[in-house]
Amino acid sequence: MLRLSGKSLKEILRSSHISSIPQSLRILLACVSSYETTIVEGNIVKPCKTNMQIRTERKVGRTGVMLVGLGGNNGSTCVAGAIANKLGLTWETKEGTQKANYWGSLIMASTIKLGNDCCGNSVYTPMSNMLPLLKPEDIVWGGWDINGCNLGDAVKRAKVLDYDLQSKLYPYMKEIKPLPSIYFPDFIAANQGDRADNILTGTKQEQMEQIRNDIRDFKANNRLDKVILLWTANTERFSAVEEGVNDTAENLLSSIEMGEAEVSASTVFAVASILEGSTFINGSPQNTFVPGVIELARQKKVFIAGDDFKSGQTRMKTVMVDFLVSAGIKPVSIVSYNHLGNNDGKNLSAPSQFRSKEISKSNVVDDMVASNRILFEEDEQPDHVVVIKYVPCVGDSKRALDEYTSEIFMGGKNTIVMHNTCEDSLLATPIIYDLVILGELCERVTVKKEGEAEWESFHPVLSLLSYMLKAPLVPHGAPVVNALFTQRCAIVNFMRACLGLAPDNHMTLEHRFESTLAALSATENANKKVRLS
Ligand SMILES: NC(=O)c1ccc[n+]([C@@H]2O[C@H](COP(=O)([O-])OP(=O)(O)OC[C@H]3O[C@@H](n4cnc5c(N)ncnc54)[C@H](O)[C@@H]3O)[C@@H](O)[C@H]2O)c1
Ligand SMILES: O=P([O-])([O-])O[C@@H]1[C@@H](O)[C@H](O)[C@@H](O)[C@H](O)[C@@H]1O
Repeated sequence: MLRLSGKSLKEILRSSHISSIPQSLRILLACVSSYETTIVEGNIVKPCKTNMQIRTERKVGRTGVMLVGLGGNNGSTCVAGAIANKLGLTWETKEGTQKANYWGSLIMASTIKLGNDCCGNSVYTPMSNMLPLLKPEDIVWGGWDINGCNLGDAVKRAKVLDYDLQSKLYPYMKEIKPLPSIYFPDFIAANQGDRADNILTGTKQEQMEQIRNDIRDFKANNRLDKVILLWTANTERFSAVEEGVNDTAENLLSSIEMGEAEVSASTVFAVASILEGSTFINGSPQNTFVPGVIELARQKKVFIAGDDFKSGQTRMKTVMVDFLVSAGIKPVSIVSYNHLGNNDGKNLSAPSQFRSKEISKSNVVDDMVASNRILFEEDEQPDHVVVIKYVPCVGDSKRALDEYTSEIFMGGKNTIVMHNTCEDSLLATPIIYDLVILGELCERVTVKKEGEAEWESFHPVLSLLSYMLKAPLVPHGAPVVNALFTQRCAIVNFMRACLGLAPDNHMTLEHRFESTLAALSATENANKKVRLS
């Protein structure tokens, strides 16, 4: 049990309340004594300290998640994983008995260093232990699909999970059926047409209203406090951003009402979600968040986040290039090839849909390259090629081959070649859990800067979720960060701040001076004497 300042987290939760907040909403108040950054103006470097408070509502509430693409490989695996963990299922495989787990989830399966014990040893706690957080097994799952296959059969069709597990899950999943969905064939590959047997009809406006009704019904029928929508449907082609069509919230709403062709299904879902006050997360690479959606989210103060789950090949890239550049090694060529055989790969075999993915996979090194002008001139980029091929035989088991060629000391060259078998849905599903868990937490956090009267929520463009995404959407004017461990540190230090703990700066000065090490060993010896006595 986590204890802070001698009190357990539970004791703090019990005791912490503020008179102006109803008792039922007792909150965990953590005073972040200061938020410190550094301002650089020309050759002047100035420390900048902002005193603020962070307030976290402790009540998680009953939460529903509605997946668009519920019957897909990711969608069906997502629900299957939550049920398997809820039931504590085990199943037989050729390697022996396997037990349900959340491995691959940053929040459910990684830890945070809290600090050191009195002898200087590092103390870690599960990230899920830091704050009151949603658990996947407590989520009410639902959603839509243009294909009407029930989830028990969808899991079989996906061929992602072991047979024995599929069989054990079938009774629990065969009754879950996707709601009919919006189908605009022009936005996804023509080869998806044979799946479309569960689709809405009517005008775009009527279909959006139906989605809004679905959200309201789902919330009421399941007695939910909140609903989050997440797009894990097929990759769409990019929408053209056109003045008067989707450049403002007003024009976009009008375009939907008029049945404007250039408004995609994912954008209609995003608008419906925002109008219902539900966070919307885009797990695919298309530009769902046209300017009109972003403006609407800001007007309604509803979170949006995207784009494109960062699951395997690209996640590794944001580690490799960060390592190379921050080590002073200059990557000059990055060649990313992969082939996969699932329905996603089938959809991506069409040029327009591949182009969406190529864009999201190609821009992930920009921040790291721009961070080092010793290695790279202002307009200099490494060669970067992305190739995706559809090979039905490999199914969901995507085979990624990457080659990183770098310039090293005194004109030398270094080449790193990597083969990475990414079980796409088994890597993406934990990321979907993380996206909804962190998105739900952010709905309960507000901050108040010193001297300001109002508590403020995060900006509606929820960039804190970038760790899970290839092409992070950020508020206008904010920098895009792709480097994986930088993104992780942001989440870790945000959680620490919610508990009033200073950011982890990794300096560990307590281990770098004779005086501090002497003090630690004195404490350790004293403790040994106590244990021996
Ligand atoms: N590792 C990964 O799996 C990974 C990583 C990053 C991004 N993605 C993206 O996630 C998405 C889903 O991947 P997947 O492997 O589950 O694909 P999938 O093809 O198995 O599932 C997509 C599902 O969406 C449904 N669908 C298509 N259009 C729809 C609409 N308008 N409304 C509702 N449902 C619709 C399809 O019928 C299908 O069941 C894809 O866009 C993919 O590019 C996947
Ligand atoms: O593994 P990753 O690069 O993060 O992401 C994957 C791509 O490599 C793959 O080409 C694509 O088919 C998947 O949908 C997913 O986008």
